[in-house]
Parts: sequence; structure tokens; C-alpha cells
Amino acid sequence: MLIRNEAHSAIGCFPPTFVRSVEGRDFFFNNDKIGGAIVQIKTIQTVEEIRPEHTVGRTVIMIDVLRASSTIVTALHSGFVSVIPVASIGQAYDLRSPATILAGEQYCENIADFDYNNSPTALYKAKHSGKHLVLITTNGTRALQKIDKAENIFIGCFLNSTACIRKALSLHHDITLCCAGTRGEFALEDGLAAGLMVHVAKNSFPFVHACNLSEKLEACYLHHFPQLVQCLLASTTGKRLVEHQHTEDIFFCSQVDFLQAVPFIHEKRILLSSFS
Ligand SMILES: O=C(O)[C@H](CS(=O)(=O)O)OP(=O)(O)O
Repeated sequence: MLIRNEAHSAIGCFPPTFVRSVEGRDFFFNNDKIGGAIVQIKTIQTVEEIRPEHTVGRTVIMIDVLRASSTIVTALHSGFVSVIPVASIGQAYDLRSPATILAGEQYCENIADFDYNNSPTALYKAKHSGKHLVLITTNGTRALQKIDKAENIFIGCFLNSTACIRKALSLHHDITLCCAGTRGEFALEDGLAAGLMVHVAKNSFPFVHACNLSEKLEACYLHHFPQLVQCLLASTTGKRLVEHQHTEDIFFCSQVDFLQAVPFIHEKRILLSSFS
């Protein structure tokens, strides 16, 4: 039910009129026709800071640029039917079958008997059409368990940033950009990808209200995007990945809008959205 806000009573003329529903959702009107709901975008710095109000009734984009989100986007782009995130190495071994491939890392190190590290570059070259990827990573796959109450959950990174935020906007829920972070700390690369998504959202849809952090991260992205690879190489996670000989993945993960795949979570599996 909509309640007209008397402070904005200029119905029928531009600028549009803003109205708050009894459910607390804001809408805008153009020439007395409903133009749509205002989408609020909130960015969370690390998954540890996620509270129920950031997920319930909202669309959440989980961002773990280095590397879980990039790996998931690439795997689904490359023909895997699904990605199954697991919480322990034992669970991954239990799911081993002719239909599955095991990938992941623990603190950047390879896991014994796994087919791949958490490497988007390797999965981009791999040919496993029709198989399911079982994935465990230090931060990203665990982060997913903390946002499972969201209305919709998408997986985003630089590789699919425009496709991902546009898909989220199309659902007309408020959006939480959840930066996974690294080992409990904010990760610059996640914040920069969030900033890019905020920028795309503001340029795609006229009535986006972004929180202060979102606005600052947008400015940060716009400042840094000419040297994105250098930024990622100099980040805490980037340095760690270089030490572990995963430099190629940093270059791969810094490619903005290289892929169109938009993964979403359905019943604990990650699938390709039909829109992708
Ligand atoms: O190896 C990765 O991709 C990282 C390891 S670290 O803990 O951030 O160094 O894990 P992820 O879960 O993808 O952030």
C-alpha cells in the first residue's frame, strides 16, 4: 500500500514524486505513473559484519575477487553445470564421483588429491562440460554460508560486474554488496569491484540510493581503474597469491566484464542464471 508523502506533492511534473509504502519501501512517480521502486545499495566491508537486516528480503551479491567469486563465474562460464561450495575438505572428498571435479585451496596451498587449486585461469582452460565443481576456499565458500537468508544471492567480481549488478537491479529488491574480505579483514579488490558495481548501477537506473561506503568505493574505483592490475598485485591478497605463484590469476581476475555469467545460489548449489 502506498502513502503519499505530502512533502513531495508535485505529482504530474518533473522532478518525480517520491512515495513511501507502509512496508517502508520508497517508490518514485513520473507524471503520476509509478516509475519504480528506489533501490537502496549497501556495501558491507567483510562477511563478518553481515547482520540479518543486510540479507533478509534483499538481493545479496557476494564479492570475493581473489579468487572464489572469479573461480565460480569462470567455472560456470566454462561449462560446469553447477558449483557446490563445501565447508570442509572431508565433505569435498565425500562428493567425489565421476560427475564431479574437486577444486580449492586452504590458505593458498593445494589440497591433496584435488583436481585444481582455486584457480580461475586453470578452469578457464579446462574442459569439463556437464560436470559439477566441488569447491572449498579459505574465505569465499565459507562466506556464502553467512548470507544464506537473502532473497537472492549472486556471485560477482570484476569478470562479470556489469552483468551481475544489472541482473540484481532487475529483481527490484534492495541490494547488499557483500565484500567477502580476506581472513577477517577488508580486501581492497573486493571494495573496488563493489565500487564498480555501484557506478554501473547509478548509470543504469535513475533511482539508486547508495550508502556512504558505496559512494566512497565508487570514487575509489574511478580513481584506481586505470591501474587495476597494479592495485590487485599490491593488495594483501594479491601479495599472498604472488608468493604462492598464482600471479597469473591476479591478471585474469582483473579483467572487467570479460564474462557474462551471473551465478546464483539455489538450494546450496551455484547455478548459472538464465539471463547469463
Ligand atoms: O587463494 C585464494 O583464492 C584465497 C586465499 S586467501 O586466504 O585470501 O589468501 O581464498 P578465497 O576464499 O578465494 O578468498
